[in-house]
Amino acid sequence: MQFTKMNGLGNDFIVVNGEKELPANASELAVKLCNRFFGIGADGLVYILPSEKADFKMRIINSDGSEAEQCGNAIRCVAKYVYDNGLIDRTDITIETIGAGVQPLQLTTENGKAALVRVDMGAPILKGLDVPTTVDANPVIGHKVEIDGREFAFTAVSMGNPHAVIYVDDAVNFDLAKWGPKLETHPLFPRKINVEFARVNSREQVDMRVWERGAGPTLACGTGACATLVSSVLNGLTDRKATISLAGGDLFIEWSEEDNHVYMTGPAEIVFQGLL
Ligand SMILES: N[C@@H](CCC[C@H](N)C(=O)O)C(=O)O
Repeated sequence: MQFTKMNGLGNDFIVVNGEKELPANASELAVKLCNRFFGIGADGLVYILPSEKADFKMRIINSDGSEAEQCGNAIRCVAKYVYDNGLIDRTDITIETIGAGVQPLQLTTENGKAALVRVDMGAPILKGLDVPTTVDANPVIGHKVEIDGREFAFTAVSMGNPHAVIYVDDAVNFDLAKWGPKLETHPLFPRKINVEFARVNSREQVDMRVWERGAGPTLACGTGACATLVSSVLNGLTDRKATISLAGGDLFIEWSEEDNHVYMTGPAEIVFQGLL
């Protein structure tokens, strides 16, 4: 099996051009290959597949073997993969996702290769039960939860996959390993949750660190950055366009008033190719 190691701001993936369908053991394979000591090492395994609705279809399997509905960093990597490998010669591409429909992407190129990718991530889902969380409100803003004597207030946003955004004094040094798993698996979230810890520095810039469902702490999360911007607008903390600064770098996010869609712009990189 040929694979390409790619990343979006350090959120890294093993990308496979699966011409037909997922192998039956895709979940086991993801666990094995994503292992950083005994495998290739990655946050997820990504398959590029044919689509009847779009130019390509993407499937993303987290490093724990669970399948996610969508992945903002992986979709930019898929766009770069198909363009740089000549599978498509247009800079406007559509990619079908498992849980967030068909998403249009636009590439800017440098020396014939994809550089920045702008993705129309669609409309955020804000109804609590649809995110899903057990909180029956629309939207769920600043809902309190107490864990081991510490109170957190989360805003729930789905970008196809579920997110809980929590504001903290210092996102950069936040103890992700302590609190991330407890929130990810809390009974408030029936399909588990990606958790973003955010600090708003100005109306145009937010620091964010993420604990991802099925992958733990990652250097960046595209859907998490979109959820953070949407949450920050709902909480009156930022404008509708802001830079979300992650451990791996910056993503530029806009929540359009015109069509209610969230637009994400960021890079994607190929690191190496290999044969398994
Ligand atoms: N890193 C991603 C999200 C990957 C899926 C996530 N762990 C989930 O289970 O929902 C991103 O860049 O959006």
